[in-house]
Amino acid sequence: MRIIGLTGGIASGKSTVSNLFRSTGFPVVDADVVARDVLKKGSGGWRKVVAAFGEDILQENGEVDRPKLGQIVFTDPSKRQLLNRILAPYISYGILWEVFKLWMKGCKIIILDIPLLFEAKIDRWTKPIIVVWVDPETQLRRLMTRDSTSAQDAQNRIDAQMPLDEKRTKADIVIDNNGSLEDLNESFRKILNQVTKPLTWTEFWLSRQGAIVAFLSIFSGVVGCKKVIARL
Ligand SMILES: CC(C)(COP(=O)(O)OP(=O)(O)OC[C@H]1O[C@@H](n2cnc3c(N)ncnc32)[C@H](O)[C@@H]1O)[C@@H](O)C(=O)NCCC(=O)NCCS
Ligand SMILES: Nc1ncnc2c1ncn2[C@@H]1O[C@H](COP(=O)(O)OP(=O)(O)OP(=O)(O)O)[C@@H](O)[C@H]1O
Repeated sequence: MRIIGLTGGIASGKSTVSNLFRSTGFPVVDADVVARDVLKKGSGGWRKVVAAFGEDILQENGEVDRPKLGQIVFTDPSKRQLLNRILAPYISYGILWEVFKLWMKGCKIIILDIPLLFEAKIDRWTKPIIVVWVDPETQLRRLMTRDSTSAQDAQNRIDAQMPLDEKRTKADIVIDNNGSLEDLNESFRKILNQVTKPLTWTEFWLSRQGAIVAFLSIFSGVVGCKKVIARL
């Protein structure tokens, strides 16, 4: 199984690229969706976050007030670290579970869309790693437009992550997303060849098909040996 890491900075265009992957038929695991699930009312993550941050972060219906919690953690690094520490095990487990389900389905190539791929050290499990890169001005502008936030709030969120220029140096493939959506589409088509090349042997053995072949080989080997021993 090939697990492709897709990352970048906030509002650099990861979701736009993962939608292109989806529309081309690739299964995508979206860490933001997993992170939202583990913070749903009544879940283990929700209980621990409420215990740590207090009931002030809840809406009237008991769900977490995400903008409010965001305001707290993106202006205070120690609070952000606390939230990360609480949610990291739940998010990792959720991602692993999604990957396992795709493995069971027999998917050979999957995309992990994880904003904090490097920060959470999940990059060691993914190859190749694609970084969607934009320059700082474009990132700030797109984030302010998308979320209708002030420059200060947007900059706080950007500063909460590893700088995009550093992420770029750790990438196997860089998608420059400073241009138009048409340019992005064209860059995406160009990288498709690289990500769809035949599986390496290691990737094959890690796939469900590889595991079945390995199991059948071992099984027939054992049966064969038993027959030979019985004849002696
Ligand atoms: C603080 C929360 C409630 C704010 O929710 P909100 O709906 O406003 O933002 P959303 O979840 O859609 O995240 C938007 C983007 O913010 C960035 N971001 C989110 N959490 C973090 C974080 N802890 N550190 C740095 N950047 C982050 C990511 O680029 C993400 O794509 C939420 O982001 C959260 O629970 N974060 C902690 C979980 C986490 O680490 N998520 C990232 C998945 S790896
Ligand atoms: N090439 C582009 N030209 C113009 N706008 C773009 C381009 N690429 C992405 N955008 C817009 O920029 C914003 C951020 O893109 P997107 O939501 O894909 O980023 P993201 O990296 O997934 O963000 P997050 O980390 O918050 O999940 C969106 O409003 C999107 O429509």
